[in-house]
Amino acid sequence: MAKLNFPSDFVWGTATASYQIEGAYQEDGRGLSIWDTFSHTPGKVVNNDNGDVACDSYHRYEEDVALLKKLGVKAYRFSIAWPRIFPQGTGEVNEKGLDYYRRVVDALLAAGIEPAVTLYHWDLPQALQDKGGWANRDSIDAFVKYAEVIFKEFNGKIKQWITFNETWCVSFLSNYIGAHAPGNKDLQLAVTVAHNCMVAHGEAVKKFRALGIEGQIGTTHNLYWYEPLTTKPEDVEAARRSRAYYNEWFMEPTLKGTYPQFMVDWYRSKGAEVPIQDGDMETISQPIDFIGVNFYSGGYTRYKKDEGLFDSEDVQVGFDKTFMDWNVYPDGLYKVLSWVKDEYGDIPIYITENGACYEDELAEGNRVHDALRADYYKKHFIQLHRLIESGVQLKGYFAWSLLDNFEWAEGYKKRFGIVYTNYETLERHPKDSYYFIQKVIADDGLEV
Ligand SMILES: OC[C@H]1NNC[C@@H](O)[C@@H]1O
Repeated sequence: MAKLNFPSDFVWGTATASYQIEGAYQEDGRGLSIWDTFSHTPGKVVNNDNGDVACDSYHRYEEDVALLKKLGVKAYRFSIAWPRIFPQGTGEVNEKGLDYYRRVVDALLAAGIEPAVTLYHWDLPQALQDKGGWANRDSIDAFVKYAEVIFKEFNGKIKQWITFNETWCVSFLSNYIGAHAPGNKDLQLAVTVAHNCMVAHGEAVKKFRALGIEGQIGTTHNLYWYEPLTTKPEDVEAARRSRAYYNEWFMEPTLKGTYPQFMVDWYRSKGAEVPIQDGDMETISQPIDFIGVNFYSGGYTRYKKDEGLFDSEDVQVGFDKTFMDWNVYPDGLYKVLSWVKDEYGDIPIYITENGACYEDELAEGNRVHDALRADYYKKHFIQLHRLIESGVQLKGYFAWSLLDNFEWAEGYKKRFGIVYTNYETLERHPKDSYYFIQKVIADDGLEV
């Protein structure tokens, strides 16, 4: 056995998001979000599950903080619900909404845990969606006004700021594929939403700098690693498009201020144009202090004429699968972050999400023997160490997720937590994977 040691300043954390854990969807003046509308629309979410109660973290956040403290994490990534702060998206601040996050932030700091806050993790105020949502550039200004309130309120307490979570999900998953709120299926709309969200990110960074807010600011993109099944040029090009769909389309504007031309041409051939206005690309590529990467999976792609958006298909090559039917591909994590370093230089990287969904059973003594999840984490932690050894500026890692929670259109059946949530009693029960991670954190490394 050998011990893989991590730097003593490596930031271990876990992550959650407001709509997925808070519940209390009508409490203390919270306004409706697009996810309340979507989940309350029959047929949109498995089992017609919704976030009305979720893990009830709105009332049980102290239990969550106690679990974090016992786990030994240095940081906790969570998101702020815009509709709690501005129930109508703009206008009057809802003080009771701010109060909840004051309590959460103070409880974390009292426990010696750094809050890492995502400003937008998909719960757009419905009132803004009623005016076009992210397709309407007015939402950019509304987002900056919301961000300004949070920046000023928590300046000096929150020191790690993430503007958006997974802009690909906000744009393509939600407006082209249509699987997430608001559920549109229009390529031009998706391209417009992606652009406006990235402009909103940049404008928020400009506001953060102008206000002189303490700490570091970045954004989070979900990256996948697809490789061509063969070296045939058509397979190579198909895999290039599949990767760029998730990766370059977002990373290049954010870090280089340009869109990948081969993809601009591809979308143009499908009838979609990027609605760039003067100054947008400079705004989007405002210098940031780190890039957040969410990594779950990847795979192999080959060319298939007229298949999908990119004349490509994913190929099953024998990967183990999680309960989301995602390939378990730890090497893909090494490859994608090595690609980030090669393409974008030594920008500090935090893995802001990584984890696995498996079917969990509550066993004797409220234990959950989630060996597959613990093994998933072990395999990915080995890649973290490999990346650090290779010189990638990997500064931290947030396991998704602290708790089993509302897994969007998949509802509550799909469990990602290292802590089991009993949805009848709302009790929390640490799983074996929680104790595995607890030991890695305590030992600053793992035995392999
Ligand atoms: O699908 C698992 C996670 N992926 N990234 C965004 C989170 O909100 C999801 O629960």
